[in-house]
Amino acid sequence: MKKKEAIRRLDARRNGAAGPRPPKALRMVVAALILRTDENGCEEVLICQRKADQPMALKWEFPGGKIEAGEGPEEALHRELNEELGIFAEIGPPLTRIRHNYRNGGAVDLQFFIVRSFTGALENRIFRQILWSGFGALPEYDFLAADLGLIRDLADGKLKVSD
Ligand SMILES: Nc1nc2c([nH]c(=O)n2[C@@H]2O[C@H](COP(=O)(O)OP(=O)(O)OP(=O)(O)O)[C@@H](O)[C@H]2O)c(=O)[nH]1
Repeated sequence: MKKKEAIRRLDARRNGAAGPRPPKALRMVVAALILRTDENGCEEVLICQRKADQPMALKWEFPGGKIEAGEGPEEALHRELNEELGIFAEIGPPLTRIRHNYRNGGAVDLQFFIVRSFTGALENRIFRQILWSGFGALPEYDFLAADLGLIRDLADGKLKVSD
């Protein structure tokens, strides 16, 4: 390859026109499995659908969000649940932790916690919709890719949320 051609290709790569994208920062995220028992004694979990104008539009997820600088995971989740749902949640035990690399180069580290009790009236402040689902029905919803293993395990009863 001629020297000029090699330099042109290198410039194109630096400008993002070719070659792999540089890795994005790892996002540290917390999310909640907010649980309730229905009238038949079956456990349900609150799930949330992202709006059409958000990234990863219309996908389903568990409420939560990014941990801010100086926050602990439980503190961050308490804040997020208040911002998103208007509740004051008692953050229970951690359930699982997932590391996932999204295809756009973004990576997330997700910590899931159980929430069994909260005060305040549950109110949808940011989502397209929120609803209570039984564990068996979770795979019917189009969840974010990072959550799919967890959804399968919950639906199959492999991951127990009971005390
Ligand atoms: N809350 C929540 N976030 C999840 C789940 N699964 C999952 O991959 N995530 C990812 O974790 C990040 C949560 O951060 P966020 O809610 O504060 O951020 P966001 O989508 O508003 O995006 P942005 O603030 O980066 O623009 C998102 O990138 C989201 O796609 C989940 O079950 N719940």
